[in-house]
Order: sequence, then C-alpha cells, then structure tokens
Amino acid sequence: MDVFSFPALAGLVFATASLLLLLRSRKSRIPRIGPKPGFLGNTTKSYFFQHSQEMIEEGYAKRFLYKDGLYSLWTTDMDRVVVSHKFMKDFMPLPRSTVRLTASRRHAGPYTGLDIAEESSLQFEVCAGQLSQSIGTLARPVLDEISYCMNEKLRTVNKTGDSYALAVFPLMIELVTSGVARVFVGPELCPKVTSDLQAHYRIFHPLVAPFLESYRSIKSRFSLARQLLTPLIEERRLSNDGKYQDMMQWLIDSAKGKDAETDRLVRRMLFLNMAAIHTTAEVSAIVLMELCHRPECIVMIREEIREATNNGRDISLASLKKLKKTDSFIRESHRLDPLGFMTFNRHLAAPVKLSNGTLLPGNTYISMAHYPAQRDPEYYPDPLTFDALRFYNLRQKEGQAERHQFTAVGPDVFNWGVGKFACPGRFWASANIKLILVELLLKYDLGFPQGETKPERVVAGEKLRTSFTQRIVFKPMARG
Ligand code: HEM
Repeated sequence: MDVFSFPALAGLVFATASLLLLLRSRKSRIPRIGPKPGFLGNTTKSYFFQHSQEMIEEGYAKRFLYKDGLYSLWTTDMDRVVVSHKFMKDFMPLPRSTVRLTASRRHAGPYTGLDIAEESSLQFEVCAGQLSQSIGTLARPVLDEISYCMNEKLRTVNKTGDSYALAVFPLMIELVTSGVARVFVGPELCPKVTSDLQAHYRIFHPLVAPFLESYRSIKSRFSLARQLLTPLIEERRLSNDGKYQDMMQWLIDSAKGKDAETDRLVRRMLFLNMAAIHTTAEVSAIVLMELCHRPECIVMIREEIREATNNGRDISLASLKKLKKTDSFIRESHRLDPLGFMTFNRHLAAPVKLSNGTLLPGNTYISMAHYPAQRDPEYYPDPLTFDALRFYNLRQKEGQAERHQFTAVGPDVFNWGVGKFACPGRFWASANIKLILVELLLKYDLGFPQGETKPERVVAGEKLRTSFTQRIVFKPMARG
C-alpha cells in the first residue's frame, strides 16, 4: 500500500521526469543539421528529401567539430542521430534486440508486411548460413535461368540492325528475379507503397493507404502469394527428404515457434525477395552502365571471365573466386555509386553509451553516413577517380589476397552495413552479379545507344535513384 502513497508517487513522477529531461538534454546536446522535427513528421516534399546530399556532406565535413561525428538529422521518415564510423565498435557487443532493424518505420512495415523482419533473425540466419554455403551448387542452375530469361526477353524485342536496345534496370530486375527467387510478389511494389505513403504525413497513413493503387495491388499480391505458397509449404513439410535446396526450404527447416507459422513464412519470403532483388538488380544495372562508359574495361573483364570459367563451361565457386578484376570493378563502382547515402539504419531499443561518453537514449534512430566516408582521401587515394583495378591491386600485396573483396566489411568499409549486423546476403549478391556478367559479356557486345551516356543518379532523400529507362544496346557476338 505504501508504494502508492502520495509522497512516494510524487517522488516517482519527479524521478521519472528528471530522468527523461536528462536523457532529452543529453540528446539535444547533439548538434543538428537542417530543420528541427515538426509535430506531424516529414514527407517526400521536405527539405531533407531535396537536400539530403548536401546536408550529409556538411555533417561529414564538420565531424571533428560535431561531438566526434554525431549530429541529428530530420529525415523523410524519422529524426535520426547520424553516428560516425568511429563509434561502430561501440555497437558491436550489443545484441540485435537492442540494435534493431527499422523495416516497420523505413519501409512502411504495417502496410508492406516488411515488419516481419523485426520479429526474429530468421532471415539473417538463413542468408548467412544455408544460402551462402550453397553458392557453389546454385551457380550453374542460376546461370542457366539467367540465360533462358535473357533469350526469352530478346524474343520479345524488336531488333534494330544486328542489336537489341533494352532498358537496363528493368532487365536486371527480370534477370535477378529469374535466377534467385522464383518470386511470387513483384519486388518493385514494396518500395512503391513506401514512397507513395511518404508523400503524406505519417499520422495520415492509415487513412491514405486504402486509397493507394500500390497498396491495393500489394494486398492482392499478398493473397496471391499466400494462395501459391501455402500448399507448397504444406507439401514440403510432409516430404522433407532433402530434395529441395532453396530459400523456402531453408526457412521451413530453420523456423521455430511462431516463425514456423505458414503466414509468417510467406511474409518472411516476401521480405527476402525485397531485400535481395531490388538491391542486386540496381547494383548490376549500375555496374553495366559503368562498363558501357568504359569499353576498355569490358574487354579486360570479358577476358578474365573467359579464362576463369573456361569460356563459360566451368561455373563453380572456384571459378567465380578467380574473377578478381571483375570483383574489383564491381566494388569500385559500388564505392562511388552506392544505393544511398546512409547505412546501418537502426533503432536503439535501449540506451547506448558511446565511447566518447555520449548517451544515446532508448528509442533513438541511428544511421551511419557511408557515402562521404567512401569518397574521403583519408581512406581512398585520389578518391573521385574511378580506378577499376584499385582493389585488385591492393589484393596483389603480400598477405592481402583475401582482403579488399566486394563482400568485405571492416573498420572503414560500410557498403554492406556494419560488422555482425552487415548484409548476410552479400556473398550471394556478389555471385549473382558475376553470373549476370558471365552471361552478358560472353555473349554480347554492350554499349549505350548512339549519342547517349551514363545517366546522372537522382537524389531522393536518403536514396540515390538509378535511371529506370536508360537503355543499353546488346549485340550478339559470334561464339568462339
Ligand atoms: C548488391 C546487393 C545488396 C546490397 C547493396 C545489400 C545491402 C544491405 C545492407 C546495407 C544491409 C544492412 C542494413 C542495416 O544495417 O540497416 C542489408 C541487410 C540485409 N540484406 Fe542485403 N544487400 C544486397 C543483397 C542482398 C541479398 C541478395 C540478400 C538475400 C538473398 C540480402 C539479404 C539481406 C537481409 C536478410 C538483410 C537484413 C539483415 C538483418 O536481419 O539484420 N541482401 N543489405
């Protein structure tokens, strides 16, 4: 009874209020770039959406002034603390339950179903485990799928002279999809729902969503996915005789408790499609455009592929590993042209004390601005020059052969996120991009249509968008 007495209650309220004020004042001591958060939140019409690049570059330039590289930024979907890479080590000992994914917030989770990723780490475990261990087995069948898909595609396109002109990004979506996932839900839909919703303030999302074409479409695709996948899941559960080696089977095998419910498996599969397809397709499209921009590199990489794969006949983990110049080219392209400005987009479920003494309160959203760091001469000599063999040459040094690969993560490499929280699908993504290059470079000459060149990428909030319409000309080569 005592604990509910008035003085005790007043004391408790006072203590809680003081603690909250203390936490707030500590957080508010973090400097800010750009406007303060407004009451309603933010949309794609915001200052940030148009000026993200300059704001992030300003934050990076001031990193020595700003509390060792900490600043607040009001982004399209939330207010965040941008944390310099030197603090990444402070997060490494923390569990995933403290440093959480942000799918519900950043990818409109309740409307896209992507919040499933925050329920458990199943998607992480399956990608880091079974998928990464199966690259050798998957490589040949996936290349065959890519090849089939490309041939079918060309049958539907009019030839101009002896070549075909195709929009590269949609083509990459088709090739990646055909190879990886036997997809049931178009990967383009989740980002579409998110961006349609981001045009409105968050509090209006429940009202706006039912009227969005993209949301109605995703809902009907969800039910289609359920209809298609449910019998498959039931059947696989009954006959678990090891004959299937794919994501669906790995999810079924690894899921425990609630994760094993059919509906959750379907949603997890959709999250994986989203995480895998759009990203890999976009990076592949950027790499292909970079190659068209540098025809001398096409010759060099084609030569390497011919040699390493015995002209496409030996497709294995070992032959893919030999593609060191190709790997270096992909990594250099991704260093200068990443998919966005920030990575390690996480939500802190509990307070985290950084090594400089700053306390980030629980419920803080954080990010790491890797874009400016990857163009910093401190880490990359002559950083703005595209050096196709930058990483290949580094690997030639004594004891460095296994380092500097496209899939590397490390104290100053953040393309894939950070340390133990980094993308678990990166080994597959790297193999997939190389398989696409094997198919295209061994069979076609590539280039931009006459008079066209590599398009500029467009800043869209925290993302850098690639052209959806830029075409590449494919000219079939005589097979040698
Ligand atoms: C070039 C293509 C790709 C890029 C650039 C990329 C990038 C990333 C990044 C930066 C993260 C970390 C996000 C964060 O910490 O906030 C991430 C997470 C993730 N990626 Fe990838 N990714 C790619 C391809 C793939 C593929 C092919 C798969 C699966 C087959 C995949 C599965 C995942 C999953 C499951 C997560 C969430 C990890 C978790 O649960 O913590 N990704 N990806």
